[in-house]
Amino acid sequence: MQRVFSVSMIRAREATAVKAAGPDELMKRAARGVANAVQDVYEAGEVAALVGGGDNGGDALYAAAFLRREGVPAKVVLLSDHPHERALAAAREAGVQIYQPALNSADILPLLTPATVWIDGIVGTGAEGALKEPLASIVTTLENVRLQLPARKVVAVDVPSGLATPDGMVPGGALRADIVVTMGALKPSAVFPPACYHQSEVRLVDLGLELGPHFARVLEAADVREVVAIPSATDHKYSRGVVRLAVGSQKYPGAAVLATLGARGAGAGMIRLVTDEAARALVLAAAPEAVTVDGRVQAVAVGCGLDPQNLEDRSRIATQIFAAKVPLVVDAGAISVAAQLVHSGQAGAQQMVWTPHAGEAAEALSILDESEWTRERVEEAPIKTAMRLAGLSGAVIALKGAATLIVSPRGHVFVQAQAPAWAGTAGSGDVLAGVIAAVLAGVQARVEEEAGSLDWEELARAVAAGVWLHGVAARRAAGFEDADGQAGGVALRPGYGLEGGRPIAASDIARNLPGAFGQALQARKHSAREAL
Ligand SMILES: NC(=O)C1=CN([C@@H]2O[C@H](COP(=O)(O)OP(=O)(O)OC[C@H]3O[C@@H](n4cnc5c(N)ncnc54)[C@H](OP(=O)(O)O)[C@@H]3O)[C@@H](O)[C@H]2O)[C@@H](O)CC1
Ligand SMILES: [K+]
Repeated sequence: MQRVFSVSMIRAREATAVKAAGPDELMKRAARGVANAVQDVYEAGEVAALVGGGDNGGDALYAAAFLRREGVPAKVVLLSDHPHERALAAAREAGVQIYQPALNSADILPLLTPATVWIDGIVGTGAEGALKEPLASIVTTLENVRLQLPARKVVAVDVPSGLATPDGMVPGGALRADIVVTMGALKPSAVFPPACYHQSEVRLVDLGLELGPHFARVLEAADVREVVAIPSATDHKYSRGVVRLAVGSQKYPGAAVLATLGARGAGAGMIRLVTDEAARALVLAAAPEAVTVDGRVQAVAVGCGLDPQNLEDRSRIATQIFAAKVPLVVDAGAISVAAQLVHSGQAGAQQMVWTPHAGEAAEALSILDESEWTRERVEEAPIKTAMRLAGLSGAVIALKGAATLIVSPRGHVFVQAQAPAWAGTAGSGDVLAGVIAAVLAGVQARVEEEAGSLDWEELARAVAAGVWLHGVAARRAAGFEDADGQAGGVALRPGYGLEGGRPIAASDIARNLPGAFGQALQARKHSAREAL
């Protein structure tokens, strides 16, 4: 599990740790991490460090000194008249060339264009809000130049400058980073969109900080293993979790097939299908395991392939919502119906999980918030939006995207970004709804056996586990070798710029679910072995 902390918490704990350590000790450790990342991408030519006037620039200066001593031609371009003094002296002493150009693009660019790697040490967590001029214009120009020469690599110190926002918002121009070497703990910009889309890879330098409560969590394989249901010798189809899928219509029969394949691949003990006649035949042809007799279930998914404009579909959705006594996944067209039922006080007591994409979240908020919401407004501030929607709906929200945000009405936050960009394809969401329902059914079955009830945190965590399974299945389908999106402690963000993979269809994701599930089980074996 990875934890994400607020910028203010990290800064406060850093300050304590800095006092306790020797002069610039932590800064040098941070710089070592930056220099290592540069060494990993460096091939030839020179490295240029962009250095601002705070400790972020100090990290970059020490990194340049390390690199120079290791034989890499590193130079420093100062963008402040008061750079960190000791770090500057260390760079000079190492033989790094120091330039102090006038603060405009015309003077700065000729120093930077020859370099093959740029270190972004302009500002870190000390900068609030958008970059101020003239740095803002300079960064915008640099980003345009970088886009024209994609072979150049950018290694950002701590955060891409200007993105140390509390919520992953992007307040102005930013220099996209191939690698972000972040200090002490993951910051919101590392995981929350849209800021996280400005970085391909995030590496963490451990500074041994004593951190308090986290803001968000990222599940890894071993955490998923703790959530999903693994059958024991005495288990049977009912005790493993039964799912009802109220999905698919004459208009969209394929959605029923995909949701069924999703639930089947994620280990449902049994699937009860409530669907249109035309869809039923298709589902049974693709998944003869599905039964069309209704009965007791431990989780329900409703909405995939249902049209809220169609009266019959609408009433099917409402029936499922009213009847829900077990966790209920509300997807696609059913979300706006659920929003109307919550708004009119007819629903809200049920344990619901809504799985909107940005457009559906905007629609639901327009109903619940009584103000106009657009897809763009959601995409500007996804985590704030998801938290608002969770509060208003009383449901766990899984706001889908390259990074999917899972937020409970009690403020539990998970972020999962395993899925490659290839996963954004028609029917992918139907598969996900089935997967989440299957995971929830397993968890609910366990809870029922102990005569307990699911709390919000367990519910949100189970949803995050479902999102992990779906994302990893998509990675496997798309042929990524680092199938879990982690490699050597490095969180990879394949959808955010790394090349690779291949086109996939929603049914390819479903087919790869058992493999993803197996991968989660393997993770535990490894950690158990390590513990011995
Ligand atoms: N503390 C630690 O333990 C460790 C911290 N570490 C590192 O310290 C970093 C935090 O350093 P920090 O606090 O010095 O702030 P920092 O990000 O360099 O920014 C200050 C500079 O930015 C400028 N500036 C501000 N706002 C701006 C704006 N809107 N637009 C434009 N400019 C703006 C401001 O300008 P000034 O007001 O001085 O003219 C000043 O020059 C952290 O991210 C990590 O990298 C590591 O060494 C590990 C140990
Ligand atoms: K930076």
